[in-house]
Amino acid sequence: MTTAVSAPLPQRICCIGAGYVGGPTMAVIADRCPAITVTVVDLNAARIAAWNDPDLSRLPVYEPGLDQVVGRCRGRNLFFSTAVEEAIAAADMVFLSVNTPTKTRGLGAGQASDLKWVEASARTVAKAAQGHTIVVEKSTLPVRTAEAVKAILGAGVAGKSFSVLSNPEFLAEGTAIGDLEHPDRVLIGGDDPAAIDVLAAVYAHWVSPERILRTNLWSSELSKLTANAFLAQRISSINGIAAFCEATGADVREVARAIGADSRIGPKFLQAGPGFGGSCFQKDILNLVYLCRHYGLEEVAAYWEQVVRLNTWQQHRIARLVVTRLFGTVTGKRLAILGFAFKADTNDTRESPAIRIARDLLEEGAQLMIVDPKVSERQIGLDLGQPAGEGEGSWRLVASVEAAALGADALLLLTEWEQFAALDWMAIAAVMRQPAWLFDARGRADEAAARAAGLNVWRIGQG
Ligand SMILES: NC(=O)c1ccc[n+]([C@@H]2O[C@H](COP(=O)([O-])OP(=O)(O)OC[C@H]3O[C@@H](n4cnc5c(N)ncnc54)[C@H](O)[C@@H]3O)[C@@H](O)[C@H]2O)c1
Ligand SMILES: O=c1ccn([C@@H]2O[C@H](COP(=O)(O)OP(=O)(O)O[C@H]3O[C@H](CO)[C@@H](O)[C@H](O)[C@H]3O)[C@@H](O)[C@H]2O)c(=O)[nH]1
Repeated sequence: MTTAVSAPLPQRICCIGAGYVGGPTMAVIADRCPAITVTVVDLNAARIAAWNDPDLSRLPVYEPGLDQVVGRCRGRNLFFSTAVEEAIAAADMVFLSVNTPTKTRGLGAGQASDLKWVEASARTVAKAAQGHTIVVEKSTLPVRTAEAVKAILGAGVAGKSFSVLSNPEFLAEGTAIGDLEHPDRVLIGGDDPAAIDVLAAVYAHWVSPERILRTNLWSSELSKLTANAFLAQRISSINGIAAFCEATGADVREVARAIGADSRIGPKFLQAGPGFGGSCFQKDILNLVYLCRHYGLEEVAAYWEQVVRLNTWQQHRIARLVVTRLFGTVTGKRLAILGFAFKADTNDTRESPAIRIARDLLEEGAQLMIVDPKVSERQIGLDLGQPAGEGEGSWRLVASVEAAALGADALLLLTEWEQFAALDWMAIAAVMRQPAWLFDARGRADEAAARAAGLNVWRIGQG
């Protein structure tokens, strides 16, 4: 399955989709392969303008280290453009890195992936490409999507030819640059060995050959869904055990340490929390569930579906227990929300557990004072379905934890931003309304200091 590489490099790469994956992935390819000209294209002109912003702190994606990589390559061999067809025509390799969210209507609504952006971009490639083009699926796709991509490309004009590869991306947000520069593995699926060699030669600039895995197309597509399903399953497993710990007097941190020491289980991805968020886990598992049902595998579908159900339950559970501890009502009460991004070190809020928890508390009439170092007020308004405001059932974005705590009955730690780990609990407790609570859904706060400052503390998974 591994590969040694000596194939020619592509000269020009075009990536369709300048999002969280397309932008950082292409920046790292351009950085590591100065001989290749990489153009990232998108229909979203505002996003492309932000990628071209001379002020590198204003790139549309926040990732530690990304500004430096873009700073080194942009204008040299890395370009961002809205001229989609022009960039495709010039390229000998085209990556499809467009969004593949869950369908919201029609057949498979709520579970199947919406492939309209993949289809549209494949059609544009069919129209604009010249000569022979290697088309690389970078988006996460249902197994056997390459069949559809090939059919669309195959219907093009004579004189053009295509090879289709699957090359799913495993980066996690917040650590994208490190993940891209030092990947556990690069996966390339395909049935054209020469095309696989060309793509492998790109990665071979910085990834050792034994980490470049070759499979058939369908194994590659399915490995991506499976990896995410396994990772998310670990989180739902530990979150379920966290609730059990709370009921029985055990402590999930101790349980996680004890089971993680077993080398067959391993210590990673055992951090109990408010449930997994992010644009991928839920969407990819639901897609797996949909496909299993499509192939008549009801028991397999139900098994994976439970991972998502438990995750949703965990988010509602946390909102419910906040209300219960605050004497059964939060109507008109101020609650400080520490963190809105789905994890630390990203400005991404897609499927963030903070959204469901905040919505539940707004429904109960709470006044939420939200603090997050990277998420904008506009984005929170979109996520919560209402603009910032005052009074019962309202929210505001504030600049500091101290400002959020002013007059609040409770703080909810929902994102594990580094700055929330070392707060001045004496100063915070002094401005809160007593009796005051810290609900630490990430298990990251200095619990002893918070208690010493007079706060009641609830920590995830602590019995
Ligand atoms: N976000 C992650 O951490 C991550 C990690 C691994 C894999 N993935 C997968 O990668 C894919 C992209 O994810 P993302 O987070 O970068 O999405 P995104 O929404 O941030 O970016 C997708 C971009 O594609 C553009 N686009 C859509 N159709 C287009 C078209 N026809 N022509 C030109 N541009 C078009 C959109 O305008 C958008 O800017 C998804 O399939 C996702 O599941 C995401
Ligand atoms: O022990 C853990 C680990 C993670 N999380 C949460 O799980 C979610 C996802 O975290 P993470 O996987 O680190 O970030 P993503 O950017 O969503 O990355 C996942 O999804 C990507 C998109 O498919 C894949 O490429 C990555 O390999 C996969 O880790 C976040 O809400 C985390 O807070 C926990 O609650 N406990």
